Order: sequence, then C-alpha cells, then structure tokens
Amino acid sequence: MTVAVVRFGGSNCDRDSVQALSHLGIDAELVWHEDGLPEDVEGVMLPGGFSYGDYLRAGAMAARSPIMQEVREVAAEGVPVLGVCNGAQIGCESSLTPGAFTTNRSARFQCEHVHLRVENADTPWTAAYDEGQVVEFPIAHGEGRFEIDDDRLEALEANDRILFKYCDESGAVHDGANPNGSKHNVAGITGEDDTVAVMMPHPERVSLPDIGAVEGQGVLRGFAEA
Ligand SMILES: NC(=O)CC[C@H](N)C(=O)O
Repeated sequence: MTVAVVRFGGSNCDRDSVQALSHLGIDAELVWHEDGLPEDVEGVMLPGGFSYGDYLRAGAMAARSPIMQEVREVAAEGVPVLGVCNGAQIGCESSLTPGAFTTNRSARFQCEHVHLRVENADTPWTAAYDEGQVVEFPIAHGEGRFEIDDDRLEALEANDRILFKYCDESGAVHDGANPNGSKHNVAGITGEDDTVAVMMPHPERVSLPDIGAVEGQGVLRGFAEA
C-alpha cells in the first residue's frame, strides 16, 4: 500500500501526514503535483496547508493542477482518496466531493480543538469508531464553513455520506458547538463512493503517541481498509 501525499506550492501538512501514515505502517511518499501520480499508486492524500496562498478561494488554484484529473481518474477506479483541511477544500473545488468550504462565520482563522460526532461508522475512514462516538480533533482554518444547497445536503444526509459533525462534549449537535458555521454542523463527507472523503479537522495531528493523542489514527487507517 503506497499512499501519495500530494504537495502543492503552499502545502504545509504534507510531512506530518507522511509521518502519521508511516507510523501506522502505511507506506507514504511525498509527490510534487507537477510530477503526477506514481503509476502504482494505491492511495492519495491531499494534505492541509495554504496552497497558492488561498488566493481566489482556498483550494481553487490547486484544484486546477493537472494532477487533480489523475486523482479523479484513480478515485473512479476505487483508489482511496482523503483530503484534509486544505486538501478538503481542494477536494470540493475539484468536484471529488460536493459543496464548498467557505469563510468561517467568525471571518477569522480558527485554531482550536473541537468535538466531532461519528455519523456513519460504516466507511473505511470511520470503521475504527462507533456510530455516535465523540472524538476530539484539532481544526486550523479560515475557510472551513461547509456550504451546499439544501437538496444536495438532504441527499448527503439520506445517503449516509456525512462522516463527522461538530458537536459538544456530550455528542449533541447544535449551533453552539459549530466552530465555523458549517451547514448542519458538517465537518467531513464522502464522495459518491465512500473510498473518497474530505474533512476539515486534522486526524494526522492526533495520530502520534508522542503528541499525546491518537484518536485520528482511525481515519488514516482508512487507507488500509478501503
Ligand atoms: N490547515 C489548513 O489546511 C489551512 C486551511 C486553509 N488554508 C484555511 O485557512 O482555510
């Protein structure tokens, strides 16, 4: 299993992602976007950061790199793809997943720990958790407010494509536990196939014992599950 961690100008969670995946025994390598995907790629991670300085909209420019066409092609063949934070923004901007991540309700960059409720534990990315389980992950973004039209949001809900929702410590989902104003408190979703996923919180930042928290490992293990 070799996961390509795709690096764009301005990516900054690329090395952390490789380290977190390697710690789990998942072979991961950095791939510069201009070099294209390795032929034998078995997984793709789009890491966090500020690709192209978040100009235009976060993720909009990276989504137009030719490598994203390759990512769409391998995703359609069933290769697992995970976008985290800026990678989630790139995922939506390149139509791997629906909707968009827009400027936080606060209009500020927010860096804090949040609680997430596992909405669907029947996906490769959430199989390590129980449905309804509350986990604590960090967020660090200025444009994390998930937006989508009502019909498509209903379809995401109806088809169990929501992975995580922002919640309070007890697991209750409400506006007071919504750090960025995301619609329906959505923090992460799947693509049409659940082998593709994007999420704003950072599992790779809570995946190393040295950091003192390993709750994110379950998400990264999705590469081995998918
Ligand atoms: N940590 C990140 O990936 C940052 C995400 C993004 N560039 C934002 O601020 O919205």
